[in-house]
Amino acid sequence: VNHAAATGTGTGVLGDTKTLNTDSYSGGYYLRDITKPMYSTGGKIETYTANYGTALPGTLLTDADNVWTDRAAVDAHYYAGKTYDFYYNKLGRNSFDNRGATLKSTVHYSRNYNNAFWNGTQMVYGDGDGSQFTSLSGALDVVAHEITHAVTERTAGLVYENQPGALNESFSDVLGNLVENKNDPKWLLGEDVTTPGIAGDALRSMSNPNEYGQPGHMNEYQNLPNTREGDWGGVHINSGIPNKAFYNFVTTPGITKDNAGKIWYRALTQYLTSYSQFIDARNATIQAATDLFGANSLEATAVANAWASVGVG
Ligand SMILES: CCC(=O)Oc1c(C)cccc1C(=O)O
Ligand SMILES: [Zn+2]
Repeated sequence: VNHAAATGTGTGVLGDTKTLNTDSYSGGYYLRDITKPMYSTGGKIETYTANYGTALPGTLLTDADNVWTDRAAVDAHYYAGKTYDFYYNKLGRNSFDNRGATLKSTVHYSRNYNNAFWNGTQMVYGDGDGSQFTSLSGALDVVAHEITHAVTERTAGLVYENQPGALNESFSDVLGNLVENKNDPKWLLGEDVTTPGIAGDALRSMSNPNEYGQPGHMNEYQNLPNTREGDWGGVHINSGIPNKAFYNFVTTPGITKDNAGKIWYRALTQYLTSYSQFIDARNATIQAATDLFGANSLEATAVANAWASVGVG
């Protein structure tokens, strides 16, 4: 029997019910989405389990009755689909390579693993230790953050150290929140999966980076060693500065999330390169705003002001 798109249902990490795009093939259901434009060139969204080991990609998930109970897998699959849709519909990008590459995710990676990452080929999600995190695929901003690492790798190629690395992190936080598109005035990251025992906290805050130990201005830039212990020069620390710049921009009256996303995406994919510094991101986002809205537009002016407000430019 050939592949046939099917619609299943599943329970997500937070206990919610979701409708899933699955593939009914050779008598079973596979956690494989073959409904997207990427399928015209063979691209799919596939979700695997590492079964608490570290061999990747692990085993493609199957189910007998198309009712899915692996909560981490349900959300990894569903949120990868949402992220694909955002990039395709809002930014005109066909998967992370812009050529419809298959989006592969693996859940249940290792044990008590408080981490999620893009490994150059696929997304990988731990289940957390139940205290610091619950299953990390349970948050759309996290999933979109990881997939944006892939986009950045294929476009600007911002190296994961010092200022380019902090920009790499920031673009993933920015797109992560734009894809999540929640009514979250604080522009938090990871709020749905951090500390399941504590309400209202998050991994990072774009509106107030200081709340989670990040600088929100160049005056507070942290010169950390370019080592694992130093977070490669503080890529998850100093990202607070470009994050705050984006927050100041997107909350400027008259600026829409859609237009802010187009400007940041155009800067990332058309102007930034491997060793771009914060000042280069300032210039690239001003240029992108100028390209899209004009030199004297509200957008171009607000971008310059936003970077100036965090001490860049
Ligand atoms: C918002 C998603 C995120 O930051 O994921 C990470 C976690 C949870 C730990 C270590 C690294 C990352 C990352 O993707 O940078
Ligand atoms: Zn990241």
